[in-house]
Amino acid sequence: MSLALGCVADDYTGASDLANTLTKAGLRTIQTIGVPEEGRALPEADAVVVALKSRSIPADQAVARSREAEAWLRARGAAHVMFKVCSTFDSTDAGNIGPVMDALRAEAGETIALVTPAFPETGRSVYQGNLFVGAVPLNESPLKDHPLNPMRDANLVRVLGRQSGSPVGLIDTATVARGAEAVAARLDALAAEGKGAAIADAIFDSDLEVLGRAIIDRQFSVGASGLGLGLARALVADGRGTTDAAGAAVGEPVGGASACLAGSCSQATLQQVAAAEAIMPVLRLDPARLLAGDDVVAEALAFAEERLSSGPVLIATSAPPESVRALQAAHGVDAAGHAIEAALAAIAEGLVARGVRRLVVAGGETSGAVVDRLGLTAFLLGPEIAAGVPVLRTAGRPEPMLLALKSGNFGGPDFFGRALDMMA
Ligand SMILES: Nc1ncnc2c1ncn2[C@@H]1O[C@H](COP(=O)(O)OP(=O)(O)OP(=O)(O)O)[C@@H](O)[C@H]1O
Ligand SMILES: O=C(O)[C@@H](O)C(=O)CO
Repeated sequence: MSLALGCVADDYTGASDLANTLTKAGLRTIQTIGVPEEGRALPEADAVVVALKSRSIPADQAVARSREAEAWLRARGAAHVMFKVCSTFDSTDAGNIGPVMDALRAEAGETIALVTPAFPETGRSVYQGNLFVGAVPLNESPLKDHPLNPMRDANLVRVLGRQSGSPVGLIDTATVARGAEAVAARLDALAAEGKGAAIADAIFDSDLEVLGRAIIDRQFSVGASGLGLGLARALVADGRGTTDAAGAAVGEPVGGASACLAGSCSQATLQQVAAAEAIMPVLRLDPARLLAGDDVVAEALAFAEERLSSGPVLIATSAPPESVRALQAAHGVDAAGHAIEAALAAIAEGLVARGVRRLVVAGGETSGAVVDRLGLTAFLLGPEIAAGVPVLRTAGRPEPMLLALKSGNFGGPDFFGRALDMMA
C-alpha cells in the first residue's frame, strides 16, 4: 500500500469525521483504531486515518503515540501527514495540539506547519486567526463549558502560541484570497522569521482548496476536516486519488439489535437525547449514583434487555453544564469523566453480548472508551448520516457491526433516529 495521504487523529469521532470527508472528496479511506499490529492486512486505500485517543491525555503520552502513528504512515508511503484536531480546537494551555505539532513537524523535517481548524460545512470558520462557531467567537460558543477542554479564547494564534515551543504567525484572509502561491510565500516568510506554525484563515471551502494546493507537496499540516477536504481535492485534481470512492463500503446489511449511547454533554447532544424520547425508550443514568458505587451498569443492561427485542433503546449520561460542574466539583474532572466513560463502555459490551450489532455513540471520549472496550480495530466508510458523521462498518471482525461515532457538537436534533434508519 502506498498512501497519498496519512492522517493522525486525536480522537475516534474526529477520525471518522475526517475519513468521511476524505471519502466524499474522492479518496479511498480506511480508519484504523491505533497503529495496526505488525502483519495485519488492510484493504487497499489512498488514505489512512489512524485514530488515537490522545486529545485529553498527558502531552508526553500524546506526543509518543502520535509519533508512532506518523512513523507507521510514512513507512506506508504517506508523503503528507495531517494531524487531525478538533474543529473547535479542543485543548488546554498544557496541550496537546502544540506539543504534538512540534514533534511531528520536527519528525517531518519541516520548519513551519500550516494550521487551521476551519470546517465551513459545520459552521467553523477562521478570520484574522479567530475561530468562529457559527456566528459567535469560540469563547462565546457552548465550547466555553466543555467538560474536559473548556475553550475560553477564540484567538488561535494566542492559544497555539501558549502550547507550542515556537512562535506562531498568521496567514490572513487577504493572503488566502491571492491564491496558493501567495500562501506558500507567506509560509516561507513566516518560517524565515522563526515562526514554527501559522494559523490560516479560511471561511469557505474554496479557501481550504487554496490551502490544500499550497501545502500538498509539503510534508505536514494540522487541521480539522476542512483542511482534509482541501488536501483531498488537491490530490484528486492531481490524479492521486480515486474519484468514485464516496460511500463505497456500505456492504451487506447487518442484522441484530440496535442501540444508542450518549456520554456527550454538548448542547447538540442534549437536544438530540430529548428528541429521541419521542421515538425510543430512553434511560437517563444518574452519574452521581454511579460515582457513589451503585451498579448502574447492571440497571442499564436490565433496562435494555427488556426492550431490545421490540426496538432500539438510548442510554445517556448527558446533562446540562450546571450538573456537569456540580459532579466535577464533587469528584474531580478526570475521575468523573473516566468513571462515566468506563460505565458506558461496559454497557456497550453488555449490549453487544445481548445481540446489539448496530450501535450509535455520542461523544468523542465516550466513543473512544466504547470502541476500545469492544476491541474494534478498523473501519470502512459508509454513507454520511450528518455532516462529519458517517456510518462505519467494522473491518476484521468475524461478525460485522455498524457504528456511528458522533462528535458531540455534530448532527441535527433528529440525529439518533436518522442514524438508526441509515443503519437499518
Ligand atoms: N453527567 C455528566 N457529568 C459530568 N461529566 C459527564 C457527564 N456525562 C458525561 N460526562 C463526561 O463528559 C465527557 C464528554 O466528553 P465526550 O468527548 O464524550 O463528548 P463531547 O466532548 O461532547 O464530544 P466531542 O469530544 O466529540 O466534542 C466524558 O468524559 C464523559 O464521561
Ligand atoms: O473536528 C471536529 O469538530 C470533530 O471531528 C471532532 O474532532 C470532535 O471531537
